Amino acid sequence: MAHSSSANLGPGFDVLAVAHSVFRDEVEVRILGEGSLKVELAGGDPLTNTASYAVLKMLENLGHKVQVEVRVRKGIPAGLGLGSSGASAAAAVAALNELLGSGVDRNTLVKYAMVGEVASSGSPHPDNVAASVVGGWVAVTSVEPLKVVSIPAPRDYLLVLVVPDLKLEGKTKKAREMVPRQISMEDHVESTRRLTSLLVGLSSGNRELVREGMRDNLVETARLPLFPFYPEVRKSALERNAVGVCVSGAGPSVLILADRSTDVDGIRDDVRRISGLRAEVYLTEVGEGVKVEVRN
Ligand SMILES: Nc1ncnc2c1ncn2[C@@H]1O[C@H](COP(=O)(O)OP(=O)(O)OP(=O)(O)O)[C@@H](O)[C@H]1O
Ligand SMILES: N[C@@H](CCO)C(=O)O
Repeated sequence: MAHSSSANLGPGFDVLAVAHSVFRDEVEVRILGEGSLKVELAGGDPLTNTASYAVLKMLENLGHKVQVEVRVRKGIPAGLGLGSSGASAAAAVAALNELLGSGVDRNTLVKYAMVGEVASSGSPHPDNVAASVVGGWVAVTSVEPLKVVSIPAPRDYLLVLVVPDLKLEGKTKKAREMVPRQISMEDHVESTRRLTSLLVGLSSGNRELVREGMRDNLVETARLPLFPFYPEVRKSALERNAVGVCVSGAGPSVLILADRSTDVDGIRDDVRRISGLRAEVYLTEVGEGVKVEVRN
């Protein structure tokens, strides 16, 4: 089992993410035989699903000649910025690790899971899978070698997810093509300021620093055509005393960080009134890392 997640958190594109317990995927991996390498996906093409693709690449890397069947039970709506593709990959590699008794560490699990993302968005971004594997708030501080660190944050934060009723095939792939390839030194310094504020704010529980830091004018702004309602949702949430607001991953969902002084009901009311937006609003908590259950 692996939880859903929100990546980027504003200025942390491809680096930061947080798991949330509102949704979960379950992935079952069974060994069917030995002697040659084959991965089957129950009901689908193993090369186009992040779970089975991650399993295949992990088996190739470990040199195991086994036939396995992967079965994915989706609980996380796909294509909405909730880390759905990443959660399946995270759950799949954790299950395989347990099944084979490979004993790989969590950084290596994240490395295998991120490869699974190639099957969904064409690029192995590590942030969503890091949150689904490790749980909580995470930062991917290195890719070669893969290193994930947990970010301490106040435990009383609540997460509000505004999940639009929107379906855009290949959304993350399209969204990644919209990201600027070069930025100015001025933009780099401003983004570094925000990332610093966000990380110091989270780890020290400084609400104002988090609010200041959870902002992005680079990736979110470039992608705005995918979620034109975002500025209005952001404005409403901040007026209702949210701690911070950002696009959840590549969107279109919006992540709102809340605490006891945030008017969550007011946010729900405001979202209902935003023209052109039909969305569900979920109140949830920070999620745990991947869990594996052995069934004989
Ligand atoms: N196990 C899977 N779960 C969900 N989507 C999958 C999976 N395997 C492949 N996909 C493909 O990936 C697409 C969803 O991935 P995408 O990255 O666009 O969104 P997401 O993972 O739901 O959200 P995020 O923006 O947080 O990555 C689906 O449309 C589907 O075609
Ligand atoms: N960092 C990734 C997250 C996708 O959920 C992106 O924004 O493309």
